[in-house]
Amino acid sequence: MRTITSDVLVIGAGPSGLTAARQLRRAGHTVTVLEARGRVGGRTHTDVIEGATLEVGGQWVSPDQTALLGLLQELGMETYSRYREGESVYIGADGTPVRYTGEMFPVSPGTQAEMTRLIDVLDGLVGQMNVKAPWEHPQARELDTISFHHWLRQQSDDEEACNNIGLFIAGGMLTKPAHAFSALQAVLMAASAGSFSHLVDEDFILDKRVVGGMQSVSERMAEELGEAVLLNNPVRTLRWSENPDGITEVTAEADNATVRARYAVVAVPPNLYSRISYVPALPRRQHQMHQHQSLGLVIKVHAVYSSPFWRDNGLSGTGFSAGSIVQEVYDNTSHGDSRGTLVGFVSDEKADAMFELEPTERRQRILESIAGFLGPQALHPEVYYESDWASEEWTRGAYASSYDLGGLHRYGRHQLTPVGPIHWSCSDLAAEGYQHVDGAIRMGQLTATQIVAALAAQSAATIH
Ligand SMILES: Cc1cc2nc3c(=O)[nH]c(=O)nc-3n(C[C@H](O)[C@H](O)[C@H](O)COP(=O)(O)OP(=O)(O)OC[C@H]3O[C@@H](n4cnc5c(N)ncnc54)[C@H](O)[C@@H]3O)c2cc1C
Repeated sequence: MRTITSDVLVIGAGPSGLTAARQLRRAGHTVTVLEARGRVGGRTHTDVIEGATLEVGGQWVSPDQTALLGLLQELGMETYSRYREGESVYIGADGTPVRYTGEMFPVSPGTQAEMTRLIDVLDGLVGQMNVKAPWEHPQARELDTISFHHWLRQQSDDEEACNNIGLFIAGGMLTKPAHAFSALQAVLMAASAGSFSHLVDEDFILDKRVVGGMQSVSERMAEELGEAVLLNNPVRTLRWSENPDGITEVTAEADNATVRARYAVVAVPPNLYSRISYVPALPRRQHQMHQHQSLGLVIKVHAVYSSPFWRDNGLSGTGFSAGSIVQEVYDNTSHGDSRGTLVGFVSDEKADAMFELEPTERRQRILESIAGFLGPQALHPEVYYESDWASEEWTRGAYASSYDLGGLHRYGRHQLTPVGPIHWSCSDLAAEGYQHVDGAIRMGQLTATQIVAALAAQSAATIH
C-alpha cells in the first residue's frame, strides 16, 4: 500500500476529474488522481470491437459546447461532422415509415402546429431560467412538482405532439420515462443546451465527433498528468477534518494507495457518492439529496455494415419514432471508415423490456426496429454491439443523473456546496453542458478555480 501526499486528491479520472487535476497542476499544486477502473475516460470509452472502432459512451459535440471545443483546440484535436445528407425517416403511431427533410416531423398540420407551439412555450420557460440556478425560476415549485408527461398533457390534448416533444427530453436526454422527472428538470435540460429548439435540432445537438474518439480527450489529459493518475484504485473511505482556522485535511483510502491532501475533488456521478464512506459522515442535507439523484437507462446499439447502404437509398440514416423500440437512429460511421455504422438508442422502459429477453432475441428485435426505419438490409450487420453502462459497477446507468420529482427545486441549490475540504465535480451537476462532456469540463474548471483560491487563502492564513 503506497502513501502519497499531495495538495489535492481527485477521485475519478473522467473528463471532469482530469480537467480539475490538470488545472490545479498548472496552478502549481501537486495532485493525485485515484481512478476505480483500469482506464481513464469514465463515461467516454472508445473501443475496438470485432475490428470496428465504436464510441461506447459519450461522443457528440454541439456548437454551444465551448468548454469542450476550447479544450479540443488546446489539445490540437480535430472534429468531423456527422453524415446528414438525404432524407430522414419518421414512424408515427400507425407504424408507417415516412421520409422527410427539415426539422419538423411529417405529422398532420394540426400536430405540427401543436409541436411548434409546445416548443415555443418551452423556449419561453427556458428564457426565464438562470441555468446556474434553475430553482430560482419564477415557476420553479409549480414546474418541479408535476411530471413532464403530465405537464405536456396540461398544455395540449394532441397525444402525438406530446409524445414527440416528450421524446426529445425523456428518451433522448434524461433516459427516464417522462412520468419520472419534473417539467422543471426538462426545462433545465433544454436551458443547458441554450434552448429547447436546440434539442429538437439534431444537426445542432449531434453536430461533431472527435477524430480518434472522445475518450482520447481524457487520455491526453491523463498523459500530461503521468504518474499522478493511479488506475484500479476505487476510493472506499474519505476521512476529513477542518480546524477552527479553516485548515483542512483529507485522506482517501483506496484499494492500493492512501492519499493525504488539503482538498478532495469527488469527480464521480452523484449516484456513486454513497459508495464512499465519509468520516465523519456528510451533513444530513447531502445524505438526503444524494438519494434523489439517479441515472437513467439507455442501450446504445452499434451496428456496422459492409457499406452505408442507406446512403445509396437517399437516406441520411436519421430516424425518429416515439413508439418504436429504437426511438432514435443515426449514421455513426467513424472518421475514415469505408464501412457504415448505425447507432440506435433504446431508452428507459423499452430498455427494461429488451433486457428481459435473451441476447439473441434482443438483438433480433432491436435490428428489426432499425430495419423499420432503413430497410431489411439493416438486419444483417457485420458487427453488433450493445453499450450496457447500467451493468458497469463504476457508472450504473446512462447517460447521466437527474433529480426525481420535486428534487431539483428542493435540493439543487446545495448540490455544489463543499463539505469541509470535499468538493463535487461532474457533468451531472453542470449548468451549461449539463449531462455532457462539456459540462464535465466546465465543472472541473470551476472546482479547480475554487480550490486554488481556497489553498491561497489557507496559505495566507498560515503565514499570518
Ligand atoms: C452511452 C452514453 C452516451 C453519451 N453520449 C454523450 C454525447 O454524445 N455527448 C456528450 O457530451 N456526452 C455524452 N454522454 C455523457 C458523458 O459521457 C458524461 O457526461 C461525461 O463522461 C461525464 O464526465 P464526468 O467526469 O463527470 O464523469 P464520468 O465520466 O462518469 O467519470 C467518473 C469517473 O469516476 C470513476 N469512479 C467512480 N467511483 C469511483 C471511486 N469510488 N473511486 C475512484 N474512481 C471512481 C469512474 O470509474 C469514472 O472513471 C454519454 C454517456 C453515455 C454513458
